[in-house]
Amino acid sequence: MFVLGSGSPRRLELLAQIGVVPDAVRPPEVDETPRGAELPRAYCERITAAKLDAVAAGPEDIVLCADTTVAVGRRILGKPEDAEDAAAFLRLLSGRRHKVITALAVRRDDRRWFRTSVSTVRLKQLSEAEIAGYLATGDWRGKAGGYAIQGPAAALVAWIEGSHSAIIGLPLHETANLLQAAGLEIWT
Ligand SMILES: Cc1cn([C@H]2C[C@H](O)[C@@H](COP(=O)(O)OP(=O)(O)OP(=O)(O)O)O2)c(=O)[nH]c1=O
Repeated sequence: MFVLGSGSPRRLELLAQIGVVPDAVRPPEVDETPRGAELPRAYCERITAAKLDAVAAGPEDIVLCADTTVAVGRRILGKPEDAEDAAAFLRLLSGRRHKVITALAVRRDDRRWFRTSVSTVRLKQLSEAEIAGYLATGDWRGKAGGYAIQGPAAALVAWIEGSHSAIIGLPLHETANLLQAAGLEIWT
């Protein structure tokens, strides 16, 4: 049995894109509070490992978890609590580069596989009117960093380097590799 340890609808859709349909979806419950002075990549990898431990499954089951973290320098941008929070994130991201880190973890029996994908994204210089317009779409809700590249914010993304699927929430190349390493047959 293949268990997706994530409540993110994006991750379910991305898996479907490579023909993988989980037998069960079990969102993990973990405390996502960063530790003082914790660096973004270390944070993202720690949370992913914690998610993997938090998902119940049988010994023969394959479990996949991931975490997407947005970082400006050493600063971690989580999910905005409200529109004001999202506006502050967007002002910070406006016209400059930031990192989107997605850590991925797969488990089967006592074996574990980990990969981390780091992408760079540059948003255009945003006017206050553009920020207000984007906030009005509501698409920023529940999205790390306060935007989602697969939604209307695509109009604001000037440039990316890395993995488009990882920025959305799951690096599909690495995902396919790890699932195959764990013994899940996929179309390739
Ligand atoms: C930057 C960016 C983030 N996101 C989303 C993906 C993730 O769902 C979310 C980051 O939160 P995560 O904590 O990675 O995931 P989640 O809480 O949605 O689900 P779970 O913990 O159960 O796996 O931000 C986008 O959809 N598009 C983007 O471009």
